[in-house]
Amino acid sequence: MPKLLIIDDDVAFCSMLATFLIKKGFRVETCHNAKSAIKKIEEISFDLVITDLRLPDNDGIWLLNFIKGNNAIVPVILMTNYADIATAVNAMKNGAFDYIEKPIQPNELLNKVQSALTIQPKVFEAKPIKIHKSSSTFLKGVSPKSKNLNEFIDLVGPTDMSVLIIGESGTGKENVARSIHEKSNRKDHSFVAVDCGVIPKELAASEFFGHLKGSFTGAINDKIGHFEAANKGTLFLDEIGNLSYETQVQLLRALQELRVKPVGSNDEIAVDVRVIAATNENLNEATSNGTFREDLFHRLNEFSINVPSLKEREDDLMLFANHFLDQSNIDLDRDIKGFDTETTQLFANYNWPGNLRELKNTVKRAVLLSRTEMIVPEVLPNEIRMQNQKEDTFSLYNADNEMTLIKKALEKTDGNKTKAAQLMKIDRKTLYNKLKLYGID
Ligand SMILES: Nc1ncnc2c1ncn2[C@@H]1O[C@H](COP(=O)(O)OP(=O)(O)OP(=O)(O)O)[C@@H](O)[C@H]1O
Repeated sequence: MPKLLIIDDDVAFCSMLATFLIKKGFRVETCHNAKSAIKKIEEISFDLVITDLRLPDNDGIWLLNFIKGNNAIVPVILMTNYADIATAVNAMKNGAFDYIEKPIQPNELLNKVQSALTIQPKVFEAKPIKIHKSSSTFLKGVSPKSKNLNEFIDLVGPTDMSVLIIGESGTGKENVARSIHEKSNRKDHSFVAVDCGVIPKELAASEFFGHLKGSFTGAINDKIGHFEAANKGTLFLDEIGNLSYETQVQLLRALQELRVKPVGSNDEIAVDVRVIAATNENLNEATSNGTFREDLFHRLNEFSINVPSLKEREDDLMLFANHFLDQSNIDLDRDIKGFDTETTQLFANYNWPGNLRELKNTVKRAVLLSRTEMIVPEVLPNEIRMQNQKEDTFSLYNADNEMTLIKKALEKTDGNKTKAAQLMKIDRKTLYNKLKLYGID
């Protein structure tokens, strides 16, 4: 009896496919993330792997590369949404047997499964596989703030407490949430990340709690919600401050009762989830001005963790930069050796408003553009390269160019004198005096 492995983080969908294929005479195992899939693949010799392209911890392409990189001739079928078809087609060049578009038609799947099992497997010329340290690698850092952060992660990880992660955009809040999940005894179950900032109010109930087919226009299939998908695992609610008041009420109820009712259903489903939320706003303020419910805030905030900005992690800056350099070398197949002294200095002076995400993007771009072994200032974005010049441009240290500078500052601020004065770091009164002095209108 052929042995199949199905991987999809949608638990209900996975078991539906499994039931169908078992009835057709296959032995089927299921799992819901890449990590547990690899464990299974190492234990059992499968005849076919069917995986979703998007998995919570790593994507299906990564998994495909892992399988092929280990010289396995096991065929892999990718399941994909319409939007990712191009990726799936591309993946066939890298050894995927075939792909199938969601929503899955059972008979189409059955045909593909049968041909995958009968067609003589092409021995795939695996490129030497670099199992990425990948973007999900968590670098701990050595600065005092990082040590503090990691201590908190270690402490709260193994408990079942809800955690509120607070930090500026791009500081690594999702990575912190994943590390907490990894340290918990829920780690073999799903980590479901939800960006609350992009869920329209009208669809929130269906997104969180699922819906039955036909329960509203557009509900063409049954859908399980994020709570059910995260059952026994962790539900990560990013940008929690963006939820509408109405959704906050529904969420609080679900968290208190640990039961959810899909839209259009009369039955409640028990769920066992740990919730980790993240925000880059001041939720205390939002609760006192009434835009965020205080009861929900307390339910989410059994323990809070502040993720420091990159500027506060000075000692970690080059550690992270080198880490992103390694990753970018792998991703882009380059071999850049490091950063020259001037670049290191520019990095240290810069403010990094976009934090780790900005650093990661900056390094990747620099690796792509580099024509030299070391990264030099020329391949850095203007805002980093020109930071000193920018500041100097509008400071009035040189009497000779004062008049030109004032004119430039006024041009830049569309004639707004207050803003021009701020730009030149002088007070308005000084600016007025100088305008008079130089006869500028
Ligand atoms: N400790 C870490 N080690 C390595 N890479 C990291 C670490 N923390 C974050 N990153 C990388 O930095 C980028 C931003 O991280 P992440 O998405 O977790 O930030 P965030 O605070 O959740 O962002 P947002 O506020 O926009 O939701 C990601 O590409 C992530 O892989």
